[in-house]
Formats: sequence, structure tokens, C-alpha cells
Amino acid sequence: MQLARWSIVVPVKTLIRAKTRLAGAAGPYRTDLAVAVASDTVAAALRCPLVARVIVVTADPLPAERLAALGAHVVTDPDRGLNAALRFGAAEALRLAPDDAIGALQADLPALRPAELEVVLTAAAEFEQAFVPDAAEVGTTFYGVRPGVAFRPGFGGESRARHLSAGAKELAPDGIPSVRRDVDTIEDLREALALGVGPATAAVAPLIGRRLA
Ligand SMILES: Nc1nc2c(ncn2[C@@H]2O[C@H](COP(=O)(O)OP(=O)(O)OP(=O)(O)O)[C@@H](O)[C@H]2O)c(=O)[nH]1
Ligand SMILES: C=C(OP(=O)(O)O)C(=O)O
Repeated sequence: MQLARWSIVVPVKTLIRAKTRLAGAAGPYRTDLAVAVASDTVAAALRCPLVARVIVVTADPLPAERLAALGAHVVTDPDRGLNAALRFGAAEALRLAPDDAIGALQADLPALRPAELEVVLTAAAEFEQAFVPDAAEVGTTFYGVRPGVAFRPGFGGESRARHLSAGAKELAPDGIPSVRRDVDTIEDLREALALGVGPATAAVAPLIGRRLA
């Protein structure tokens, strides 16, 4: 059987509004951290063999340039909120590759391992809609649909419950901690560092090391 290929849509908030829950801890490095975390997420997704392309949706020129340099296809966020940004990216995915599956992946997974994403994408291809709950089991880090299925992301706040009630299959097998470890707080960042983060986040972390200790 031919394994499904995926277009992965990654939303990246305008930096001035990004990672506000880390503002106290990261201080002047908050935006560097936001770009670093998104860079490691995108680079890892691009290394996953089932990922045909990563489509970044952002209105901010700085992450747009950095993430394009890594190989992402960048489109400009219509700035109508997170799920609208994801739907916009999915429309671009459909235009580029109508026969590929489409997934949304949060941009704050700095420990992401390509092999763990591959486990998720292989499992998700078995269902019309599927999602991965975040480590806290409140939010969502991945939502995806098979080719030909309407893409209806329900991110934001308690999105695990929203995706469940929309009938999406929850995927939370053992062995995918890097896909579930989103980083919203300093404690999350500590846990991501313990899993092992990508090079961009590893370079910024020492700058906020005093606050991490
Ligand atoms: N393109 C785009 N991405 C968004 C938008 N809102 C949130 N995101 C992205 O969605 C993911 C989850 O975002 P949030 O948790 O709401 O925001 P955050 O910047 O990570 O953190 P906080 O400011 O602390 O809430 C991150 O990958 C953000 O970059 C939006 O309006 N447009
Ligand atoms: C937007 C979400 O994430 P966060 O926890 O980063 O706010 C979500 O989980 O749906």
C-alpha cells in the first residue's frame, strides 16, 4: 500500500503578539525564542519522510524569511485568527497537491522528532480526521485529514475536547512525546529541553538560562 504523503500547515503568530506566557521568563529573548522554536519545528517536519511540504502561514516578515530559508512554503496570514490561518494554509495545500493529506501542526514543538511525526502521520492516514492532544491533554498539537476530507481545525483553548466532539480520532500512543510537548510556559520549555530540542532552540535557551535554572 502506498503511504499517504502530507502537506503540513504550520501557523506562526506575528512576533509582537507571540509567546506572551513566556514574556516574564524570556524577557528580551521572547521573540528570538518564538522564532527558534518555530524553526526547529519546521526543520524537523521537513525531515519526516511522509511530509511532502510544510506551508507556513504568517503575517510577520521575520519568521517568514527564516522559515522559507529552511525550505518552507510561506503564505501570508489573512490575520483573522488561528483557525482561519490554518484553513488558508490548507487551501494553499489543496492548490499545490490536491491528492495529499493535510495536517496542521503547532509551531511550538522544539523537540519534534521526524520519526515520531512519521508515527503520527501513518496512524492519522487511517482516519478521516485525527488529532494529537498536547502533553497537558487540554489542547492539540496536530490535526489532520485524509485527502478529500473537509479540513475543519478547532484549535484554541480546550481544543482536545473540541476535536473529540467533532468526531476526530484521538491519537496518543506511547512513544510520541516530542509531538505532544508544546511550549507555552517556562516549565514546558524545561521539559522540551529534557527531551532534547533542535539547534535553534538550543542556541537561545542559554540566553534565558538564568531564568530556566
Ligand atoms: N498564523 C497565525 N498563527 C497563530 C495565530 N494565533 C496563534 N498562532 C499560532 O498557533 C500556535 C498556538 O498559539 P497560541 O498558544 O495561541 O500563542 P503563542 O504565541 O504560542 O503563545 P501565547 O502568546 O502565550 O498564547 C502557535 O504556533 C502560534 O504561532 C494567528 O492568528 N495566526
Ligand atoms: C491553540 C492551542 O494551543 P496552546 O496551548 O498553544 O494555546 C491549542 O492547543 O488548541
